[in-house]
Amino acid sequence: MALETVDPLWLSVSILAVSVFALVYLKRRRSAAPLPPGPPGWPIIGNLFDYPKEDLAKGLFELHKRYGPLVHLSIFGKSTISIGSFEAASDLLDKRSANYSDRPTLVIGDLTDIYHWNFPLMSYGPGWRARRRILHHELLPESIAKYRQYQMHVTHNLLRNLLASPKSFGKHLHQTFTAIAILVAYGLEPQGDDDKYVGMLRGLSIAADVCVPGKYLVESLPVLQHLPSWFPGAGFKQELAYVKRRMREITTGIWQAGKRHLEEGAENDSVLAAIVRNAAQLDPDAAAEQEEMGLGIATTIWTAGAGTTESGALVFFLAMALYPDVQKKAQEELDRVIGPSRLPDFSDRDSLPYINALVKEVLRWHVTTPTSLPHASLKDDIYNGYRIPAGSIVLPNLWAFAQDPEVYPDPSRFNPDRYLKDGQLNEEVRDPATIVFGFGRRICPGQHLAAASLFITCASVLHAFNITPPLDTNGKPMPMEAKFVNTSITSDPAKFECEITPRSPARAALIEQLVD
Ligand code: HEM
Repeated sequence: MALETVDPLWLSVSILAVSVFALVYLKRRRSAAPLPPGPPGWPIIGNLFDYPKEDLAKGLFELHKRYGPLVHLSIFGKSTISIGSFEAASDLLDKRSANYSDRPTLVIGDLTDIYHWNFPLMSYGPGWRARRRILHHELLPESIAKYRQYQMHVTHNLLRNLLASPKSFGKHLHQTFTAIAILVAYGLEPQGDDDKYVGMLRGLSIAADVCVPGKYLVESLPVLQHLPSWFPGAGFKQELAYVKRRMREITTGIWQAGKRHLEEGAENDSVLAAIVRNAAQLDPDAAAEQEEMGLGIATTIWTAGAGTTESGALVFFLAMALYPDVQKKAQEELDRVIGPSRLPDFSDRDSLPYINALVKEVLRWHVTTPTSLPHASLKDDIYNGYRIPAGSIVLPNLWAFAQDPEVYPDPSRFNPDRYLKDGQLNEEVRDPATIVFGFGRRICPGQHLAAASLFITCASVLHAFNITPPLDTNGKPMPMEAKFVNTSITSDPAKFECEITPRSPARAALIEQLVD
């Protein structure tokens, strides 16, 4: 039969029928695939009791030992997929990132408008993309050179503070990374711990308080959000409306302070300055939109960047007190390359392979965000014969990847030498940065800034000071061990003490002579 003699209606119907059949067949085949293995669970609540409460990463890793690289848990019918191997995380979150770059939706997040200043929690879509693009540009390896002046200045303050009151090193580190974040974000320099900008940003912690899982029933029963505020039991709506107002006041207040500072002639290289300069080229509507995004982006630098880097610096102090041999090797390299008469700066970075390896080991030895920020999937997917339902929460176990003995032999030992070959960085060893900063389109945009801050902190502190375990009343070193405290997202060193002493009077004098 010649094609021109075929009835077009018949042809259309046939194509439609074949397509419908193919779709139904594919859908059946997809839903026929089993879910990844996991503990059996109970009716309705599912795996509520199997979900690790204390240490999420280690608890999930125990399940991986029993069930393999993908584990499925269901809680009230919602799927969570835990990923226990680096390869599976890379296959799903990097290679299929168009499907795995969403975040779980928080009803509380919508009610408090948390996303206007916290885009890491935002769903995958145009709003997230626009913010991400701006921040990504400001944090590219070639863009962050402009922040070195801030990092140097703040690190020199840290050295001065350590010299003056070494016992308060925790407080000094907190000030250091808060200051870097506020300078990079707003161009404002915080003046100590009771600084008004620091106080304002701390006010944002009310958001963390309302997001505590289980605090509000509306998170599990979203229909409650439609109750009018006066309805009995709907008092939470007024509470959340207050939080929304307060957060808007804080984020706008500090953004306006940064703008005033700039308008008063304080030219600076902050992200705020870049956004304001760019907005000045746009029409009024587009400029207003740009600034609305800007105030969230700037706040995010502090919320996502200050505590995480501070935690890395605490890990460094802890590791140095526990591993004197590593400290000695690092100091030998610093003495050889920099010499006794000056402090390190960024131009030394490429000449200090051991210090660079040490920073990598700081990031790997203790992972600050052990299960990353949760990703979420957009569509049904099949991986290695298993079905990953649309809307699953997906947790890559960064802690397990960083502790894999096949990749990092004797993983609990702090050993920068694992990254070195013939005195240079060995490209064949997996760089912990490919693990600890997450995956795919959601990968941490601040990773280069964080690594640079840790480099200058570690190099400067080790060039000037010795870090040793605390002494008892008889002046004898006390036993120390590495302990950590976990929240649902982060893991930080538990409070610890150590002795921090200048390596020599001449090194102390180098700090006293600093002029910035
Ligand atoms: C040692 C320090 C840091 C660590 C370990 C760290 C780790 C992470 C991780 C694991 C994620 C989640 C990635 C994913 O979802 O796959 C993340 C996201 C993020 N980080 Fe970092 N981070 C650090 C420092 C910073 C800094 C200094 C900044 C900003 C200046 C920053 C900004 C962000 C932002 C904005 C996101 C959300 C990205 C998105 O959702 O698109 N981080 N970080």
